[in-house]
Amino acid sequence: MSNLPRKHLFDLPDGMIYLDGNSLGPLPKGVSEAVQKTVEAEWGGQLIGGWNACKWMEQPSRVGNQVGRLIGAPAGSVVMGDTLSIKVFQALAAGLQMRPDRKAILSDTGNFPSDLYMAQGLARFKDQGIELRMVEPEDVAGAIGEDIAVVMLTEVDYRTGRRHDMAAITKAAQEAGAVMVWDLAHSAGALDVEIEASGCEMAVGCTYKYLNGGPGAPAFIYVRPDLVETVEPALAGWLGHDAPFAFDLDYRPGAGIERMRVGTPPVLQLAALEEALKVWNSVTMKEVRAASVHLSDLFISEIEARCPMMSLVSPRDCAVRGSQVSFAFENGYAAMQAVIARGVIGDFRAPNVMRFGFTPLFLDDGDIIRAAEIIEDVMVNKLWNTPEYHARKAVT
Ligand SMILES: Cc1ncc(COP(=O)(O)O)c(C=O)c1O
Ligand SMILES: Nc1c(O)cccc1C(=O)C[C@H](N)C(=O)O
Repeated sequence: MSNLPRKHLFDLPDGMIYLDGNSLGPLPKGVSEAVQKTVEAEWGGQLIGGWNACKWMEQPSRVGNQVGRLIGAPAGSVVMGDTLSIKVFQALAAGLQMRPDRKAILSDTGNFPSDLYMAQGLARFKDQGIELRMVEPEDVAGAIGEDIAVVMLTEVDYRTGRRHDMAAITKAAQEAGAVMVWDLAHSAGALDVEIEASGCEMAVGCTYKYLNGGPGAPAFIYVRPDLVETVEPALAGWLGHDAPFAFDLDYRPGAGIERMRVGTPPVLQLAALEEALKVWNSVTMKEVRAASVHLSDLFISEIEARCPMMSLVSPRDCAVRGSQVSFAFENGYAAMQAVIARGVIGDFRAPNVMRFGFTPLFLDDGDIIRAAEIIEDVMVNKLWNTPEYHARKAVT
């Protein structure tokens, strides 16, 4: 039994077992009040003066340092802003610029579609011969040829939970002369990431999942400190300029990681995130990871013992698994709706994947056993087999 849970730090609806923190983290206590203060005292009270009096302009790097601490990045190497898709674009563009003699981006078929779409968008842009090459996740290391400019991977597969070997792939990429970009969307706040130690050139990630920043919370970007001064940002926004309020007609990149900023920071979202990050104050990522492995292993053994009709899609070996567990079931969509209706919140990913996320700050063994009992009831008694559970919702 893990002694990690800090349920008292979250506002979770009574009776709900929330196994979807890998998609949208729950509301940490204190966030509503912090946002209300930012709205009323700062925005309402200071109006335009808030940019100086409340240090809104410094939020992206201040919060970036707090996120950086959780992914093993040194102070001054992470900045917040925009959506993750935008940060992927920025990192890809910077990576291509670092290898001007190469044209190919390598990724895998398990990557989240938006990351692949960003690469495809870049490849279409002005017909410069840029190409996105996709291989199966297992084949990435062998596919890093000498023509690859950038290897861009999401460490943990959003659908299967399969985890890439960050150290080995980064090494292979760099030995082949490619730039390595990691997407940590399903890692930050879940795994004990050591991004600086990995040596990768860049990393990006979101904060609405395991970091509990709330819907629409901004993304982050890390650039290796020894390289950042060489980056000429493709998204050359005014707040990444060296002197935004000089209003120069020509772009001049800002100092260090500041250049990866684009436009106005999302002040209210950053206020929510900054408060939400306080839940990490008294834990280490190693403790979180150990508890996540324990909860995930427990869930796998409970489900396999109770529900033979569900087959494990995620790796059984925790060393190559993130913080989610996925099972395939032919009627997975309807089954997940029936499970959700009984208070266990997971989600579904086409074509047949029932996905469950393990977020040890607010889950314990009792939650896992109770969730398994409810899932067993739904599966064994085919409680999913009604028209209402087959009707598709618009999103998630
Ligand atoms: C790996 C990964 N990349 C990109 C995205 C898209 O991020 P955003 O909607 O913040 O641009 C997500 C999740 O939505 C994701 O899981
Ligand atoms: N970003 C999301 C959203 O705006 C709406 C619904 C879901 C999401 C997600 O983050 C999905 C998530 N990346 C996934 O792994 O499926």
